Amino acid sequence: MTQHQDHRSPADTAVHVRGLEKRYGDRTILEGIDLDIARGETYALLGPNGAGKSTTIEVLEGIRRPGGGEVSVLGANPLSAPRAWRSRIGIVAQDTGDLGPYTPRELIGHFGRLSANPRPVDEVLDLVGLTAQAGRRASKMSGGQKRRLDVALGIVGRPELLFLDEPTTGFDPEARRQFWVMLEQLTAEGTSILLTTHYLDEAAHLADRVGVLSGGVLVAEDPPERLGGAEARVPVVTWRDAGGRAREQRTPEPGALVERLMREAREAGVPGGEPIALEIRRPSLEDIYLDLIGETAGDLAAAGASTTGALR
Ligand SMILES: Nc1ncnc2c1ncn2[C@@H]1O[C@H](COP(=O)(O)OP(=O)(O)OP(=O)(O)O)[C@@H](O)[C@H]1O
Repeated sequence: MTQHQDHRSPADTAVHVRGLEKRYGDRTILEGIDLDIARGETYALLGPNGAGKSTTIEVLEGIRRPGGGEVSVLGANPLSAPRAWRSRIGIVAQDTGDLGPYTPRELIGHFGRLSANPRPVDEVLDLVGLTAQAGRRASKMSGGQKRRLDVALGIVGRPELLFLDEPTTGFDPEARRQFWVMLEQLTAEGTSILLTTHYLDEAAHLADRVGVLSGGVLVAEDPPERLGGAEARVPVVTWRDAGGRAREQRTPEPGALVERLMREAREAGVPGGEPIALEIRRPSLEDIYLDLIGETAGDLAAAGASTTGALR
C-alpha cells in the first residue's frame, strides 16, 4: 500500500482490500492482504505458481468467498454488488471453458449485448487481432487465437476495471506486443487493470505498480523500476582472478572496482592487462523478483511452516 492512497475512501479506488484471508481446508493461501488499486492504474500481481494470485482475483470478481477481511471493488462488496456492477468489470480468467460451435464474431456480439454500452464487434476484432478469424469456429482456432478471443470477450463491454489472469499465455511474441499496445489504449481511455503474469518484462512494460505475492502475503509492492529498493539494484561485477577462481562483488561504484582489477591484472602480468571474464551486470527485474520470493521461501522453511504448493 502506498502512503498517498491512505486517505482515499474505498469509493475513490478501483480496488480496496484490507486483511484479505483465504484458506482451503487446513491450508492458508492468503494471510492478510492489503491492496489498493487507484482508478486508471495498471497493477501487476506477481508470484510463483500456487501463490494465490487467481484466488485473489476471483475474490475481487465475487466468484470466491473470502475467509476474512474487507473487500471493495468499484465501491461495492463483490459478493452483494447489484447486477449493474458486473457489467462495469471485465474478466479474462485463466481458463475459459469450451466456447461451443460459435465464431468470434458471434461470441463477441453475444457478450456485447449483455452490456449497456458495448464496443462495435469489428472494433473489438481489430483490437485483439482476430479480424481474419472472425467467421471461423472458435473451437478450431489455435491456442493463442483462443486466448485473444478470451481477451475480446473481456473488453467488449468497455469495463471500468479489467481483470486479466495470465492473459498472454500462449501468445507469440508479436501477439504479445500487439496486446500490450491494446492495453495501453484501454489505459488511455481510463480503464483500471489488474493483471497477473509470469512474464516479468510484461509487468515492467505495462504496470504502474507490481505486487509480489509469496507465502500468503504481499512481500513487496512498488513501481517495477523501484521493486526491491535501491539496494537490490546495486550492480554485480564478476570476473576470474589470476588463479582462475570465479569472483563476484556487488558495488555501487563498479568503475572503481574495474579500475582496480585492471591494475591488478597488469601487475600480475595477465596478457593484455584485461581482467579475465569481466562482466558488470545490473540485476534485472527477474533477478530481484527471484530474490524476493526466495527470501519468503527461506523464511517460511526456517519457521518450520508447511511449504506444500503455496510457494513455488
Ligand atoms: N477450490 C480449491 N480448493 C482447494 N485448493 C485450491 C482451490 N483453488 C485453488 N487451490 C489451491 O490454492 C493455491 C493457490 O491457487 P491459485 O490458483 O490462486 O494460485 P496462483 O498464484 O494463481 O497460481 P498459478 O501461477 O499457478 O496460476 C494452490 O495451491 C491451489 O492448488
